[in-house]
Amino acid sequence: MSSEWKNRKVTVKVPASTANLGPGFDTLGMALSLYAWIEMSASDETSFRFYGGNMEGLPKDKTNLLYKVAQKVFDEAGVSLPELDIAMYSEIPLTRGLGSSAAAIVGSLAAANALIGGPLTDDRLFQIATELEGHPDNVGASMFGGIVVSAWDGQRADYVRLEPHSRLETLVAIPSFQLATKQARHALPKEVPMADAVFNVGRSSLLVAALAAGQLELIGSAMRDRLHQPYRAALIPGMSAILERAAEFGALGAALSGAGPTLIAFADADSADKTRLERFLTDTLGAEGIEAETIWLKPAAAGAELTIEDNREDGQPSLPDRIKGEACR
Ligand SMILES: Nc1ncnc2c1ncn2[C@@H]1O[C@H](COP(=O)(O)OP(=O)(O)O)[C@@H](O)[C@H]1O
Ligand SMILES: N[C@@H](CCOP(=O)(O)O)C(=O)O
Repeated sequence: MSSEWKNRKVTVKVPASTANLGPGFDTLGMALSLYAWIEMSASDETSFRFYGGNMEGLPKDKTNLLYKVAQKVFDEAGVSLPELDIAMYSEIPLTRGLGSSAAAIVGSLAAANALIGGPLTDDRLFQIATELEGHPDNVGASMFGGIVVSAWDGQRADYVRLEPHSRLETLVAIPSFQLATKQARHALPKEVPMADAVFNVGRSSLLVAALAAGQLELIGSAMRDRLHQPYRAALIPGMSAILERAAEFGALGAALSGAGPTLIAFADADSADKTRLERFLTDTLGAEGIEAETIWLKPAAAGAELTIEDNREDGQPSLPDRIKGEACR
């Protein structure tokens, strides 16, 4: 083990994300107040400690995404650090459309880079994250926080970060079943009608402008989509009814969160009847035989946040004990 990094421990707090926001397929993402914490240090032997109920089934060896992503940073920086101690606690449910893979990628990139003194820029980390995830929307939100508008041409991703409106809140309904992003992308057609493409350019542009200008009343009409949600509807029974009728129950707008199956409703914190909206979402999914957990989340203004400890003494509290005051689930 290189002695240079031996006594350093890095902890990264990364927010979950909701991608697409309706029409902004592979382009728009918003960070949410649900978090994962990743702790990384150099070690004599690679080991993993996973905490919480959202890590079940993940590999605890060098095939793990967290380990592979960290090695990518070391390779690019020309550093050899083959053995790592990795701990993770996550509130983000796996494979539900809330960006668990993006949070894992961003968290591991940021931790690995900080562990070796930060040789890679944030922009470079964003480029690597986009390439690994295959689209920039979730990783941009998890990395930079707020609302991130991004475009990737397969070579380079550019982005602009917007500050979320202070009254914006979201209600997520997380179904009990998992839906892999890969599977939900498989449901999409290779080509779409020109009229649908034009429809989405209009809606997505309007949505970005409305979010930037704080015109929350435009969100409902701006969140409509013809590029991906209609094709994914069959995978999430109840989705179409929720998207069509959420406004009647006080939502500003509603969308499939990422590739699903989570559904997300946007609301104005000052005027929403929270119980009524929650009941609409759970009842609509329940009528299709789908159990769902509902959680109110705020947009998260901060992206990945690092804590670096050098010469850490033995006997420090473990990861779950250290974050007890912050974690909500
Ligand atoms: N901490 C982690 N360690 C290893 N793999 C992870 C971790 N978090 C997520 N993943 C991988 O990402 C997959 C989920 O990604 P995806 O299907 O894109 O859904 P989402 O990102 O919306 O939760 C998991 O099944 C798992 O393979
Ligand atoms: N733009 C992607 C977003 C996938 O998000 P995830 O949180 O479901 O991984 C898509 O719609 O496929």
